[in-house]
Amino acid sequence: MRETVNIALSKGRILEEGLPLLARAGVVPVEDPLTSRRLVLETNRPGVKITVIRAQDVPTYVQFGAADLGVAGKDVLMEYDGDGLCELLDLGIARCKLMVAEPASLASHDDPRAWTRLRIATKYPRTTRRHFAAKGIQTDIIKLYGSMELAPLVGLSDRIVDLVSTGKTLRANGLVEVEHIADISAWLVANRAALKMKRAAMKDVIDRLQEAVGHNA
Ligand SMILES: Nc1ncnc2c1ncn2[C@@H]1O[C@H](COP(=O)(O)OP(=O)(O)OP(=O)(O)O)[C@@H](O)[C@H]1O
Ligand SMILES: O=P(O)(O)OC[C@H]1O[C@H](OP(=O)(O)OP(=O)(O)O)[C@H](O)[C@@H]1O
Repeated sequence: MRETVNIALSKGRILEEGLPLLARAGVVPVEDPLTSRRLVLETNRPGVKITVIRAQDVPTYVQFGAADLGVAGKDVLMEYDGDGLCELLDLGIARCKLMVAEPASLASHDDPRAWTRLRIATKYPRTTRRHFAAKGIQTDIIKLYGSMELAPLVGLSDRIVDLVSTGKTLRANGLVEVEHIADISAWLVANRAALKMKRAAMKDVIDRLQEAVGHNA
C-alpha cells in the first residue's frame, strides 16, 4: 500500500509563501488552497496531501501524528509546550523578528539595563517569561491574541512582545523596538514516529523541500 504524507500548513503568510516553495519542490495542490474551502487537499504527487489549519495548531497536529509534516513559524514553535516534534529544516520564509517594543515617549528615557519588573502584553507568554527570567527580570504578562500594538496605547501594558517585519505597525502606533528576542522564520517540522514508519515517502518530500530551499538561498 502507498504511504501517505500529510503536510499541515496555515492560512495566511505560511500558505502564501509556502505554496511557491512546495511548487519548486514539485508538490502542487490540485485545488487552490487560497480559495478552496476544503481543509484537506490532494496534490499532484500521489499520497501527498496538504491540510490547512490555524498557525498555532500546526505543532499539535504534528505532535499527535494528525499531520506527518508541518510548516510553522519559529515563534509558534518556541511558544509550543510539547514534544514528539522534530525541527528539520529552516524554510527561510515568513521572516521577521520577535521584539520588545514600547512607546517612543517611554523609550526616550528608558534604560533596558535598569529593568527589574515589566508589564508586557503579548501573544507569546511562555517565550516572553523565559527570555526575561534568563536575565533575572520579573514579568507581569497580559496574554492577547492579536493587535498587541494597541495595548500600550490604551494603558493595558507598558511594553509589548510582538513580531516585527517592516516596522510599519510599530511606527503607525508610536512604538519603537527596544530589545531583540529572536530571528523568526518558518520551519519544516515532522512527527518523530512518522519519520521512522513512513521513511521513504517522508524522505522524498523532505529532500525535495531541502533542494527547493537551497535553490531559494
Ligand atoms: N509581519 C510578518 N512578517 C513576516 N512573517 C510574519 C509576520 N507576522 C507573522 N509572521 C510569521 O507568519 C506566521 C503566521 O502568521 P499569520 O499572521 O499568517 O497567522 P496568525 O494570525 O499568527 O495565525 P492564526 O490567525 O491562524 O492563529 C507567524 O507565526 C510568524 O512566524
Ligand atoms: O512590522 P510589520 O511589517 O508591520 O509587521 C508586524 C505585524 O505583523 C504581524 O501582524 P499580523 O500578521 O496579525 O497582521 P498583518 O496581517 O497586518 O501583518 C505582527 O503581529 C505585527 O502586528
